[in-house]
Amino acid sequence: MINQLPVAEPAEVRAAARRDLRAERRTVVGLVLVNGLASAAGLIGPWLLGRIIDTIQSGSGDVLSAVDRLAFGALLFTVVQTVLAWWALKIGYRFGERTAARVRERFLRRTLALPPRVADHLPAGDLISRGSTDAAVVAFTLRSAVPEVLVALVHALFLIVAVLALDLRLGLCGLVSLLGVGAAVRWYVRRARPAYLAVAATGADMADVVASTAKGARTVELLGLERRRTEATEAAVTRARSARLGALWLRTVLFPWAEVSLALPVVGVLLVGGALYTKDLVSLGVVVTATVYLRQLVGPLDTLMLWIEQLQGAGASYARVEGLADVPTTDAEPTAVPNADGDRIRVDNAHYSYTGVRDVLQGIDLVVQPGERLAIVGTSGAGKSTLARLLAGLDRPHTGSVTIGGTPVADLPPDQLREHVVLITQDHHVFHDTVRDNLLIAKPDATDEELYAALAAVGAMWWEDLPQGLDTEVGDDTELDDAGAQQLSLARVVLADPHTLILDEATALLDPKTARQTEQSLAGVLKGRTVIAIAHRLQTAHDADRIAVMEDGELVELGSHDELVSAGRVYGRLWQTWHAETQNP
Ligand SMILES: Nc1ncnc2c1ncn2[C@@H]1O[C@H](COP(=O)(O)OP(=O)(O)OP(=O)(O)O)[C@@H](O)[C@H]1O
Repeated sequence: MINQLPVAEPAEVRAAARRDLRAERRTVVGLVLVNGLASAAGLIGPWLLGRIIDTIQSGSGDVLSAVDRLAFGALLFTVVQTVLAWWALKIGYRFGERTAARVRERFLRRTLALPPRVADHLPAGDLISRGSTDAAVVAFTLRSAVPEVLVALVHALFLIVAVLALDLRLGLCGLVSLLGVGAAVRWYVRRARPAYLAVAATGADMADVVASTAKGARTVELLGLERRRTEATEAAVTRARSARLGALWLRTVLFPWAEVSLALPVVGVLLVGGALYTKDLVSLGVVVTATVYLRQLVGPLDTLMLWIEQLQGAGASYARVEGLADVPTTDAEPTAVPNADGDRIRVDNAHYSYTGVRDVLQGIDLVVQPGERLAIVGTSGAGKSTLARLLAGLDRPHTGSVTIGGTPVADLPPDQLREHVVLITQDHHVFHDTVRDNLLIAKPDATDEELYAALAAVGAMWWEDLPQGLDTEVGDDTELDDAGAQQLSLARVVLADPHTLILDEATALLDPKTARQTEQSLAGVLKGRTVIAIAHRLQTAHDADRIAVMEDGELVELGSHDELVSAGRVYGRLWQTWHAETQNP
C-alpha cells in the first residue's frame, strides 16, 4: 500500500504548465496582445495629464482649447483602456475554463488508466482530495487568478517601461524603491511551496482518517475502537491546523512588508523629481506623469500580491494533481503478448503475502483450460479470495507468476484486462446516470441492439417499463433494487465479453429471492466462458469440471468431483460432512 501518492517535481510542473499553455497558444497570444493594447491605452491618460500641466504652466497660445483637447483625449483613452481590459479578461477567463477542464480530464484519464492492482492499493483519501479539492483549487486559479495575474503583469511591465522612457532618472529611482517588493516576494515564494504542500498533504491525511473510520464503522463499533479513532482524527485535525497556520503566518509577514515597499517608489520619485524640478532639470508635467505611473503601478502589484498566495497554493495543488502521472504502475514489463498460450490461465509457483510476514499463498501451481468450469473450495482463510484476486489481475504474486496467454495478468491495462477476465463479487456499483451510460462504461461504442441483447441475457427486461427506457436516470427517482443493480452490472460483463469469469461470493450473502434472481442472470453471463468460482456451497463444486481444494494457502487437491470423492481425502471428507448435513438438517 502506497501511503501517499507522489507529488510532481517543480520541473515536471513547469513542463505540464508549458504543455497546457501550448495547447491554448492562440488564446494566450490573443490575451497578451489585447492586454498590451489596454495597457498602452492606459499610459496615454497620465501622459496627457502631464501635457495639460506643462501647457498651463507655459501659458502660451490658446491654453483653454488646448487643455480641452488634451482632457478629451485622456477621457477617450480611459474608455478605450477599460473596454480593452474587459476584453482581455474575457479571453483570459475562457483560457482558464478550457485549461481547467483539460487538467481535470487528464486527472480522470490517469486515474482510470491505473491497473486495478495499483488503484486498489492507493490511499483513497489522498486520491479523492486530489481529484476534488486540489483539482478545484487549480480550476479556480486558472479561471480567476491566471487571467488577472497576466493582465496585471503586462500592465506593470508597460508602466515600468513607460516611466523609464519618460525620464531615466525618475524611472531608475522608482525601480530601486521597488526592490523591497521583490525581496518580500522572494522571501515568501521560497517558503510557500513546502508550506502549501504540507497543507494539502495534511488535509488529505485528515480525509483518509475520516474515510477509513467511516468505511470501517461497523468494525470500529464491534471492537469498541471509538476512542482510538477519535484520537486519530483529532491528531490528524491538529496536524492539518498547524500546517495551515504555518502557511497563514507567511502571509502575515508578506503583506505588511509589501504594503510599505509599494509606497516607496511614489515617495522616492516625488523627492527626487521635486529636487530635479527646482533645479530646472525636469518639467513639472514629467514629474506628475511619472508619479501617476508609479502610483498606478500599485494596482497591478497589489493584484499580484493578492494572487501570489493563491498561485502558491495552486502550484502545490497542481503538483499533486500532476503527481498521479508518477504513480508506479508496473515493476515488470509484460513478458509476452496475449495469445502465445491462447486464453489459458496459468499460475506458476505463486506466493503472496499481505503483510510481508506470512505467505497466505504458498507456491500455487494451476492451469485453467479455456472453457473449463473450475471450483475453488477450502475452509475460511485458506486463501481462496486471495487467489481469485491474483487471477483477476487485482494483485501480482510476490514470487511466481499468474499469466493469461503468457502475459502477467496484473500487467494488462484495464481496457485489455476486462476483455480477458472479470471478477464478479457482491460489490456491484450503479452510477448515478442513465441506464445507457451505466452500460456504455463496459463498451463505449456498443450499439443500442447490443445494449438490448446484454440486458436480455441477464433477464433485465424491467428496462422496458422505465419512463424513458435506456435514457432513464437510475439512482434518483428510479431506485433499482439489489437484483436490478446486480443485473445491470452483469449486463456490463456481457458487453465487456471477457473469456474468463471469476465468481467470488457473488450470491453467498444475498437474501434467497435476490440470490435466485441473480443466479438466473448469472447463468446468461456464464454461457460459453471459462468460469472459476469460489464455491461456498459444495453443490457448486459438484457441478464443476474440476475442483481445486485449498488449505492454509496451498493447493492440496485438484480433480473432478468423482475423483476427489473416491480419493477420500480433504474434499472427500468435506463432501461427506456436507452431504450428511443436507440429508439430515
Ligand atoms: N487485506 C488483508 N490484509 C491482511 N491479511 C489478509 C487480508 N485479506 C485476507 N487476509 C488474510 O489472508 C488469509 C487468506 O484470506 P482469504 O480471504 O484469501 O481466504 P478465504 O479462503 O477467501 O477465506 P473466506 O472464505 O473466509 O473468505 C487469511 O489468513 C486472511 O486473514
